[in-house]
Amino acid sequence: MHIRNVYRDGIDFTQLSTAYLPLRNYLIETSKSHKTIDFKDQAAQRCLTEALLHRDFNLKIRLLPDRLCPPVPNRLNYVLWLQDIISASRYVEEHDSKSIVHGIDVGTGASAIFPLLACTLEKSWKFMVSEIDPYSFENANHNISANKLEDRIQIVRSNATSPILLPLYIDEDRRFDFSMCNPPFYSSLQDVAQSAEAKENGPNAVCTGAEVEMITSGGESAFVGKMVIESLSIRGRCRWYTSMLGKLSSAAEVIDILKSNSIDNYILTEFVQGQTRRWAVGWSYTDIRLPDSISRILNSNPTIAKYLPAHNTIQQPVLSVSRKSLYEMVSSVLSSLSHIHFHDDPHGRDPSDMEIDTEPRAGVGFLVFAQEDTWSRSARRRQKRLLGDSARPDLNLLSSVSAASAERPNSPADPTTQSFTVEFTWRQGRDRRLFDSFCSHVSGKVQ
Ligand SMILES: C[S@@+](CC[C@H](N)C(=O)[O-])C[C@H]1O[C@@H](n2cnc3c(N)ncnc32)[C@H](O)[C@@H]1O
Repeated sequence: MHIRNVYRDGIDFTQLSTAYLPLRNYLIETSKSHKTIDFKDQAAQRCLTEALLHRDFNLKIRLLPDRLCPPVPNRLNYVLWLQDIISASRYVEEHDSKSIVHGIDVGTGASAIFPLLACTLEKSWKFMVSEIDPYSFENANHNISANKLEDRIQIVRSNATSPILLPLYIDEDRRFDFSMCNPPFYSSLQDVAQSAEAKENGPNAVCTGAEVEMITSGGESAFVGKMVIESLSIRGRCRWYTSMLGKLSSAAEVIDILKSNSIDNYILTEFVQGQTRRWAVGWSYTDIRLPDSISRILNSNPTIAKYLPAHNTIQQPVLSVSRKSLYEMVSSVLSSLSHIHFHDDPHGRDPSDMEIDTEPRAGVGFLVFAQEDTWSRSARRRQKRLLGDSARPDLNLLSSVSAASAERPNSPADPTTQSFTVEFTWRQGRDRRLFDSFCSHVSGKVQ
């Protein structure tokens, strides 16, 4: 589960029922000190979702008995990942807490859970959401109004002939920061019956989804595949296109579609909720690059590893007497490079801090701007010939470089030094070779 997911340590049902009294009617005692609910009971499941949204997000929600009951921890994982994506984009375009972030939710469902959760967590976010099913559309509208979010969540009716990314076709001057989607998973009723994946809330959960929510021709990979094809003509007007997927094989199919359309800037993550795993893919036509913590599944197994995008974060172990002296050493290496520009990273965080929202710290790292390779020996010769020493090309953000805290206090080989990590993160650009060559050049000098 995401590090900021409030349900990481599980849910205390007894405590929850004191904050939301209707849940008491569904509590089952498994031992003297432990209570749960019957996940096979649809009404109990709905009450649990209502209770969590009420207690933890102050949201009032009406759930329909014959539509999907969204599990809050899983939906929250997706929203938190999007927060990370937006937060990492600060490197490329200054976002302060007041600048508005525009999101799209394709198929918001009867609950409208994604925009409700996201707007509660992020006061500067606004949504345009779509829904094809008239019954779900009405209820989503009700939930948006019940929470007084009509001015921040606009809902549009889609139909079978509309593009999947309908909100991007309504006003072609409008730009969006991201799109999100939890598509219908299955290709047919038979597919639903066969798939153990139908058990979204855990092995014993019931699924209350209607056909329109669960089934789409060709299944989820065809749905997201269409989205990729539509995005080819919309391109950077939406910064990050993303979708959740219920099967790893679907993620692999979508990644094949991305690659066959030469979209190399893609990301793949997974959401783990108890025994259930979901995946999410994202892609962008911009030159914004996201750190591995967002763009790749960390600690993945070999089956998943082959679908992952290339690393945007490179870590180099180094010995130094202190982080301050390592910081100074990196600074002096960067100063020795011609035709690059660097300054203190205003978002600098110690990479060993897992929390993305930890306070920035001065003296942790740098932002490095470059236009082309000016550091390798051959590049330096070429540069001299073409530009002379005074000419300076336009510089783009290339990488952040940071000095991480020591993982081990002392190196056995030399007790006066400590083991540190210099971390390079590709932040912006189209030429991966430039980033790779910069990392290996600076790593070689810092060692
Ligand atoms: C799996 S449900 C997800 C609902 C909600 N977002 C959630 O995560 O709980 C998929 C939703 O997409 C809607 N849908 C299916 N095709 C659509 C389309 N082409 N455009 C908009 N919505 C669509 C369905 O009616 C359904 O509400």
